[in-house]
Amino acid sequence: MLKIGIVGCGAIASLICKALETERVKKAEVISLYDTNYQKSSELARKTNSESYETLEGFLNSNIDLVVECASVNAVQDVATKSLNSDKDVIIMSVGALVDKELFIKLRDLAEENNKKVYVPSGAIAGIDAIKAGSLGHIEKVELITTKPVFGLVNALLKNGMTEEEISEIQEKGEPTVVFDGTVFDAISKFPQNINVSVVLSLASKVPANVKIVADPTLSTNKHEIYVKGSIGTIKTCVENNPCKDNPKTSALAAYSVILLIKDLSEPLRIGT
Ligand SMILES: NC(=O)C1=CN([C@@H]2O[C@H](COP(=O)(O)OP(=O)(O)OC[C@H]3O[C@@H](n4cnc5c(N)ncnc54)[C@H](O)[C@@H]3O)[C@@H](O)[C@H]2O)C=CC1
Ligand SMILES: O=C([O-])CC(=O)C(=O)O
Repeated sequence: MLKIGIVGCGAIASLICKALETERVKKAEVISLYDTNYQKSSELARKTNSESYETLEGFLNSNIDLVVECASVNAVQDVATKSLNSDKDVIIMSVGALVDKELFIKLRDLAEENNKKVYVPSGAIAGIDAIKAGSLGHIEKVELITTKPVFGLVNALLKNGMTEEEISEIQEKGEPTVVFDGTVFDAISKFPQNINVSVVLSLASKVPANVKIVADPTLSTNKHEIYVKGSIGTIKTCVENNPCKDNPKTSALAAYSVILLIKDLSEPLRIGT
């Protein structure tokens, strides 16, 4: 049995816990939980057959094989470094942190030294298997257009200096409005809870993506359109994801993606790249 510990007990963690309690994933179980908000980890522990810890150190001393980070971009450095140094493999969901090349290299080298693995799931987008394989050739262009309902973007827009009046105008206009157009580096620093997928895409293609973020008052899904052009030809994908109930910024597919990775890691047969 693969023993899992989760850091960050929000929307994704709840779906992982639910799935691992069913027959769909038979060879992995969640046994340990940690959240900076102890109430959240305790509540999830109560609903599941697991234990919550008040400190990251206590959590890492528990009998887990694999840490799943689903907390925040800011949590990744500490959680991943300490997990690898505690002889645990780690799955990173807040992939935006890996846009920092120094951190990326540090974690890769640490995993190698400790004979451990760092996993980055495909998350809320489609086509990563093909893009990864295509990156063995030459890739010249990588684009992502992410369109989300306004309510999923509102916190980031306010933090980025948009006023409440300007956000209301987008709502009232009732039309899609481009709220960001730029590099993956700027995108993840301005929208750390919305655009981790742009960093997954950039890491898989080995080319920094151009990113457009659109706020659409008429939309109820999180839509991600990808365009990749290279020596293998062209890859275009589009997903219209239903959001998680507990956090509308996050798509259910992101949680399913990590659940499937856990299943693959715990079972003898794996399908797909
Ligand atoms: N790679 C991908 O495709 C996707 C990645 N994400 C990212 O995955 C992460 C989790 O997403 P959700 O479950 O929707 O978030 P959420 O907001 O529902 O839950 C996050 C939880 O982490 C806790 N937390 C925050 N910082 C922490 C820290 N330093 N240590 C321990 N706990 C901490 C919070 O208290 C909260 O309970 C987020 O960073 C999100 O942006 C989300 C969707 C797609
Ligand atoms: O779940 C999604 O649709 C994408 C997302 O929030 C992220 O990449 O951070």
